[in-house]
Amino acid sequence: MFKERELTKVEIEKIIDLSIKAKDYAYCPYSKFRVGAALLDEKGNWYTGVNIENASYGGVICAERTAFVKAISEGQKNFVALGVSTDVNEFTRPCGICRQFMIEFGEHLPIYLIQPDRSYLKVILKDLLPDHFKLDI
Ligand SMILES: O=c1ccn([C@H]2C[C@H](O)[C@@H](CO)O2)c(=O)[nH]1
Ligand SMILES: [Zn+2]
Repeated sequence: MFKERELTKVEIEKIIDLSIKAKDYAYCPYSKFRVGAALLDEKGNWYTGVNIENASYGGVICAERTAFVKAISEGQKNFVALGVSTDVNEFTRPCGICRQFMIEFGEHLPIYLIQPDRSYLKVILKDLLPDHFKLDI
């Protein structure tokens, strides 16, 4: 689950650095739209992610989910913040699939939407996906 705390100034610089740098590894020959993500867990571990496309278009995985999959598959489920970076001069929001995927691990997760000039907008996941689907079992 989400561990609520503010990022330090150093962590904000790092989430910007890592998510921008991660874009270099994006595999997006079809859309040419590079996305990089950086995810910080409660223990101070950082996980980066990129979008990975496929000739079978439905197989595309976004940068956000790549980062989450890396962390969760290594035993981390408690996250502090996510950064998302693209090459366009706008604050690109995570897609609907990623919103639903991520909210499972904490609806208060802060997401830093980062532009190429390093400016950012912080949004909270639940504000991007109000009244989300949950399974009460
Ligand atoms: O938040 C987003 C939005 C899109 N993409 C990817 C999916 C696809 O590879 C490309 C264009 O949609 O961008 C992400 O990784 N994250
Ligand atoms: Zn997505």
